[in-house]
Amino acid sequence: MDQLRRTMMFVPGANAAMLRDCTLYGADAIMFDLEDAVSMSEKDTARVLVYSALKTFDYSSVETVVRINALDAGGAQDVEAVVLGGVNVVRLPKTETAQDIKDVDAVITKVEAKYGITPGRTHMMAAIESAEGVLNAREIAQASDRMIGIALGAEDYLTSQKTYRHEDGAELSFARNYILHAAREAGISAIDTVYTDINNEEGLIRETSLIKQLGFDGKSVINPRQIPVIHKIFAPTQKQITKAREIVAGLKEAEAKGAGVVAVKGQMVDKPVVERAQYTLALAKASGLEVD
Ligand SMILES: CC(=O)SCCNC(=O)CCNC(=O)[C@H](O)C(C)(C)COP(=O)(O)OP(=O)(O)OC[C@H]1O[C@@H](n2cnc3c(N)ncnc32)[C@H](O)[C@@H]1OP(=O)(O)O
Ligand SMILES: O=C([O-])CC(=O)C(=O)O
Ligand SMILES: [Mg+2]
Repeated sequence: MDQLRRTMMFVPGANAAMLRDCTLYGADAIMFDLEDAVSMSEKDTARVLVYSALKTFDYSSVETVVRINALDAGGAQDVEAVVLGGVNVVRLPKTETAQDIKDVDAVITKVEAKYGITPGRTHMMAAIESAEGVLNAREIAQASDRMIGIALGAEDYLTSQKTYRHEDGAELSFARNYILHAAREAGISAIDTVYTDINNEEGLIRETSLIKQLGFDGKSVINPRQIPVIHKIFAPTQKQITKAREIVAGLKEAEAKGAGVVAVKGQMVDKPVVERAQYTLALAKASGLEVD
């Protein structure tokens, strides 16, 4: 299956101990932050620390992402440092237009050429954090071949919308659905926003269940305690795994008989049902569950 992106954990770039220990908690992706989690006075230090961490520590068990600053606010230096450091994905925050992505793409292309790095090796993703960004999500998602995902950044987005987080998430409903459709149209990942109330496990469970139901691939995370909670919600249940296995077996039987559609325990099984069952089994396997 595609790369698992159930959890993408922000790690403040100026915190050396967190940079060292961040792989211990089992997140699918680690997102080193050079933007809003770093004070203006620590921007240069954080860039150097993240570059050194990428060069020094073994991050082979995770996907590495760096949230850079805007190009006119140190972002060009950020790109040079982290592409040279070998990061997997550059995340542009507060993306408003496809041109924003094309501009960062051009800087990455230059840096890859300058250092003899395989062209296209560095991937990109966009965080969408404003009304303009949401409305341009389709073009943003398709702005570069480097794009592997788009993410909602709800803290900034809701500030610009003149509202704030509510328990039922109604204020995020349009942005989530639109971003998800844009990601699916482009064939890339859809990542939901952070849940900032780190001691509210019930709220995190509610929000994660909702975004999984919508079809998101995962969430941005700010604290290691959020990781197992989210992974548990994304893991298929034993009942779903058993049903998926029956469906896949049912289809094999139908194919042997030359039929395209078959009933498994009273449910019609055809191509889309089988594809979903195969996805469930792949997700279960990737989540470390027994599927055979
Ligand atoms: C709107 C936005 O832009 S969100 C993105 C920007 N924000 C961030 O990046 C914030 C990231 N998160 C954090 O810095 C922290 O989790 C805080 C400040 C929210 C809470 O910190 P704490 O109260 O220390 O958390 P907690 O007690 O749960 O930490 C437990 C352990 O996990 C570590 N830890 C906590 N958060 C992280 C993290 N994001 N990355 C790596 N390690 C972490 C702590 O260092 C601590 O390690 P230790 O046991 O070795 O000392
Ligand atoms: O991208 C995120 O999830 C965090 C963020 O910057 C925001 O919510 O504004
Ligand atoms: Mg933000």
